[in-house]
Amino acid sequence: MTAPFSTLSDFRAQLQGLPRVDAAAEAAARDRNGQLTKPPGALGRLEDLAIWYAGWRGNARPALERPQVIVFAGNHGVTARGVSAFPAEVTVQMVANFRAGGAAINQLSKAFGAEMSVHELDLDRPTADFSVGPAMSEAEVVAALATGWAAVNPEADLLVVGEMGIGNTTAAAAIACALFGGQPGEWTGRGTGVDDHGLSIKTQVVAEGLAANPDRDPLEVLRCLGGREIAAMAGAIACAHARRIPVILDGFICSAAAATLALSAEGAIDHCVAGHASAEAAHRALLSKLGKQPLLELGLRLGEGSGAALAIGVLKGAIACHSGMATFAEAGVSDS
Ligand SMILES: Cc1cc2ncn([C@H]3O[C@H](COP(=O)(O)O)[C@@H](O)[C@H]3O)c2cc1C
Ligand SMILES: O=C(O)c1cccnc1
Repeated sequence: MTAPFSTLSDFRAQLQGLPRVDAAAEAAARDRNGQLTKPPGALGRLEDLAIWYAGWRGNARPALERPQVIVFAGNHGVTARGVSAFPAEVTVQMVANFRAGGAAINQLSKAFGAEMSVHELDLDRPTADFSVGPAMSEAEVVAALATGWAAVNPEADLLVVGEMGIGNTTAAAAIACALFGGQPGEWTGRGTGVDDHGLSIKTQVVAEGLAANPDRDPLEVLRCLGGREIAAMAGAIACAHARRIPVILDGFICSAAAATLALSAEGAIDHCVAGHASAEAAHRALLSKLGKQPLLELGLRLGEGSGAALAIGVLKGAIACHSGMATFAEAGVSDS
């Protein structure tokens, strides 16, 4: 499906017009939850998850049958500064690995019954080094947003977006710092495993990037400090909202993409839950700025959509209970 925008201001207008949750379906799901054969609240957060999902699907007794996982890949000019423990060629090499079925996200998608696709964004044309000026032109960021938008299968009933882009924890740290303030060092982490020297370079690069790109409008932050795969994730998350497809957010990079939407329009990521808290140092702080509580905490620091894909299992469990359990009346079990 082609994207309904061709400029950043069209995209901004799309964000302003996104639908709200279906309050009637949500209320009906809450009512059903109260009648299921369990002590009230005994399924903990699974109950809230199922009600949230029902509201977004507009169905008080929904099914989750077609989860989609999309991995976006992009290259970053800022890698020339030595911000990653791995060389930039790994991005294209991992794309080949995704296509051959050999990456972690291939296995997790298969394990949780998700259709997975990979979209590479101009890998032979890295974004400009954001420590000296904008990473992308308006045309480039809009093209990446549109790729993300168009990658969403309208028939999917759940979306996970993941990324591959050596250097992108530096871009994500710069985005988070620009959007939420604080010192660059509060937002940088070890990514693929940089040592103390690498971490200090990374923090310095983020500081330079913030100085070189002073506009704090959230979509300008995405253009100036982001990358193509980060913008594509934002485009896909926004498209899912327009189609009432719930989203499970992945790690630090995915959350930074979502943050640019959240600060652009009220309620823009209400259709998202946080799949996990990654081991990247600032991910918890970023999730807390977004008002999201992670479902899992397993020490993952991979990206690719891996933590979110694992959380598909949790969401499937929540929906199976919500939609499949008997009520007290149906089962002839005495209510309290
Ligand atoms: C083999 C390999 C597979 C990966 N899959 C995801 N990432 C993750 O690591 C990168 C971010 O870390 P940094 O900012 O330190 O470069 C991203 O590509 C992310 O998806 C990988 C990294 C590597 C090396
Ligand atoms: O939080 C993440 O998604 C993450 C952390 C480290 C490296 N790649 C991704």
